[in-house]
Amino acid sequence: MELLSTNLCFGGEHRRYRHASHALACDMEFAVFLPPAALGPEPAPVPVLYWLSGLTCTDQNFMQKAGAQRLAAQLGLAIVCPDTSPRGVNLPGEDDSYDFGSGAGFYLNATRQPWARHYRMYDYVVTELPALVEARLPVTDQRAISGHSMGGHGALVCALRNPGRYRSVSAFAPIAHPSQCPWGEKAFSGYLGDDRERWAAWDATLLIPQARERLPLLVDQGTADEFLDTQLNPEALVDACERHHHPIQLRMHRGYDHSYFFIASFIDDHLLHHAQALGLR
Ligand SMILES: N[C@@H](CCC(=O)N[C@@H](CSC=O)C(=O)NCC(=O)O)C(=O)O
Repeated sequence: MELLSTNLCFGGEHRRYRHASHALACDMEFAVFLPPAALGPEPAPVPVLYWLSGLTCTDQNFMQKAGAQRLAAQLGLAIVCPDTSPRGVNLPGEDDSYDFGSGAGFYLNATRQPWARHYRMYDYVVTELPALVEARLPVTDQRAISGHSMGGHGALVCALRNPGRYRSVSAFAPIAHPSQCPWGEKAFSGYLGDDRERWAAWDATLLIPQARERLPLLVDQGTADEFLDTQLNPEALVDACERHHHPIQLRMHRGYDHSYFFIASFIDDHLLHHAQALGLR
């Protein structure tokens, strides 16, 4: 992998890398924050929080806007931010809208053509990227996962589908039941086809009944989120969790919207949640 840039940050380092992805069959860029504990003078590998961003984002939105590095540096927690879709694969229509194609990979494995060859963000974030960073950077295989909106939902799905792979999971304003909202219906029909039975394996709310590990879900949601009524539906997720005794903490925050101002306001709570599960505090 190729180092693109590096910035010192709270005694640690923010780095950006490019590498050839086999899962996505294209070059990808990602960002990593490495805390001081991973870098010296007596470096030791540290656990990782994987952060999945939302529609229109790259690896940079979270790193530049969430303000996570100060506490991550203190905790000794690395943060890895992948991009949100394959890039530059020249599929017809991939750049036509903000909520499908580029910047909108939905962290699933597409089965419909022409998307199936490249749009395999689930394999990328669950398997390929962790294997790469664990082999090449001073990090351990102790993992946590979180994200926002499309990425908040992606984090829930990655954890629910992979018992034992993550020590903890959390989400900001996730698209909680994508089979039943416009963003999800557009993405799932485009990437998976029109058979709704095939969508269930990629919908966090529909995965709750058969989850094989009851990993607690921490979900933060703003009441003034402009997408709350039309796209997000946290109540459906809570209902499923209550019916199937899956632990969930949904925190509603009065007046907060969907933006990174909201994420920055509560990211410390999430970092502490993950640090506890990872044995850092
Ligand atoms: N119409 C908007 C929608 C884009 C948007 O709000 N993106 C969010 C994530 S939404 C769900 O996945 C986001 O994180 N934007 C980037 C940011 O830095 O805030 C538009 O096109 O702007």
